[in-house]
Amino acid sequence: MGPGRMIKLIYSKFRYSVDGIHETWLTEPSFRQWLALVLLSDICALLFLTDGLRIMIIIGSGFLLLASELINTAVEAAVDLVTKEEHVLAKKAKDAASATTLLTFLTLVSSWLLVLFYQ
Ligand SMILES: Nc1ncnc2c1ncn2[C@@H]1O[C@H](COP(=O)(O)OP(=O)(O)OP(=O)(O)O)[C@@H](O)[C@H]1O
Repeated sequence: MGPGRMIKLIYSKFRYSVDGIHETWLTEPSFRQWLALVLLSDICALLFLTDGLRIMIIIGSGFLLLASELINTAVEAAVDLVTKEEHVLAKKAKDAASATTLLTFLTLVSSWLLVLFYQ
């Protein structure tokens, strides 16, 4: 594959990703709430932490949380596309996707506890 085609491919992948974030931002209030929390967390990290590694842990945990909310949104959309009917597998898929957000939120909380209290 030539460099021109490679750049085109990277650009189109990037554009689709931006579309995904934009659409999720417009349609999912929970994504906007998590984004506000993550921005607050990142600002606090940049203002009050001095160690670069600790700042990176907090910012990385925030990205994980937002990524899991995007995955959660993707699973919800895919399940709703397949069926609007009550189904045990639909529940399983949506609950598991929702659990990723809970776990990454706990990752952010425990990262803050570790960064603040572990020397
Ligand atoms: N088709 C379905 N069959 C069975 N249970 C479902 C179905 N759709 C949703 N549920 C249940 O309802 C819950 C909420 O689903 P919903 O699609 O409303 O997500 P949501 O409220 O938008 O979630 P979030 O706040 O994570 O975005 C799911 O986690 C699941 O337990």
